[in-house]
Amino acid sequence: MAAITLKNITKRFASAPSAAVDDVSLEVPAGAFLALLGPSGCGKTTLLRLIAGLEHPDTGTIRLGDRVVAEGHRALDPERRGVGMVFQSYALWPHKTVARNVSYSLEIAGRPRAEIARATSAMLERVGLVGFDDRLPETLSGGQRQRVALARALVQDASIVLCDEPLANLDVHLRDTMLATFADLHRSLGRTFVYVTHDQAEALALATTVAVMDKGRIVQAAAPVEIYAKPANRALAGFIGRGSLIEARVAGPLADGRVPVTVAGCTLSARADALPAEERVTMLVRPEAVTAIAAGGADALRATVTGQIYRGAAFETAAVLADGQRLLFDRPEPTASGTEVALAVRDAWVLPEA
Ligand SMILES: Nc1ncnc2c1ncn2[C@@H]1O[C@H](COP(=O)(O)OP(=O)(O)OP(=O)(O)O)[C@@H](O)[C@H]1O
Repeated sequence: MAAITLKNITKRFASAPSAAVDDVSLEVPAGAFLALLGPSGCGKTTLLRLIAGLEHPDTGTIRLGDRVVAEGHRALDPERRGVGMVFQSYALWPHKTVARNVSYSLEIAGRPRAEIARATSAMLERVGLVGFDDRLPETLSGGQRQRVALARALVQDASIVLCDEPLANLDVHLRDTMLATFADLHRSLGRTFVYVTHDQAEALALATTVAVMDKGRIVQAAAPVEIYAKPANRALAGFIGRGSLIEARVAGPLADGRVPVTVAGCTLSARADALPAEERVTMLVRPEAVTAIAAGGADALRATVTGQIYRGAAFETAAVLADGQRLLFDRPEPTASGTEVALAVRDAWVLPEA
């Protein structure tokens, strides 16, 4: 059974011209890690708050397991939904110690003292905070505070954990460490996570499913590998990873998921899920799928280097094709602007929608 089922959820705020969440339907399997990804204002946080019960949908149904928690104007209170929450702002109680921040919900629930002590110290150990029991939040770093917030959300037996940009306030190095902690906890606890982020690297690294949102709608929901390899449209191709959008013409039939296309007088093989309806198509070419070769044959693209950016692992090099289109490719060494190159394109993806 799905852990979370959203059916035709719409939420409109009185002051806003368009719906914050617009007819969203989605099933999240138990144990999944769903990342809600998208630009600022696309409705990610509102969708998370609807699942939590902090907002109520105007229309639609929300089910958690087999329980309907929101339908029309009937909605179950957040504390009765069995979800844990982790916020960007940590939202810790400033006057409670680390241990009491974590244990408080168990105390309220009237659990036996010995069980509370055992569960609290086990969870603090899991998040890497052994020995921090008696500290106050103000004496902790941002990363440590977020670990307390995570322990607090996980110590309850909530089978669903909702996270709203939990790493947004942390520096890049700390973010990587916390990313590993989230991944470990998801793997070892088997709970269902819903994780809001505008950082595609976080979403790709953590999620089993990435749902990309735009203007209140889910535009694509798929495994990270599929989102990266087969974005549905231009907006998604531009939002996830690096790459060039290249206009091409279909030059033959679809066979085994590939279609021949011509670009700047040269024919390449591109991936496609279906034969495009139009002869003119747009394809996504990732920089790591393009190699400069010594002598180009008929299937090599002629290009002139125009500039580059050092990315650490490679020089991301920009080149202009004979037809004026711009293509990025990765190269281990720098290349002078004006250099003529022959490029072999190993992989390209024809966008299903323009
Ligand atoms: N309480 C509110 N009252 C009015 N409008 C709201 C309210 N909360 C959100 N909105 C609007 O709804 C839309 C979606 O907001 P939401 O916070 O869900 O986006 P988001 O994708 O989480 O953005 P961000 O990444 O910037 O947090 C925005 O246009 C926002 O201005």
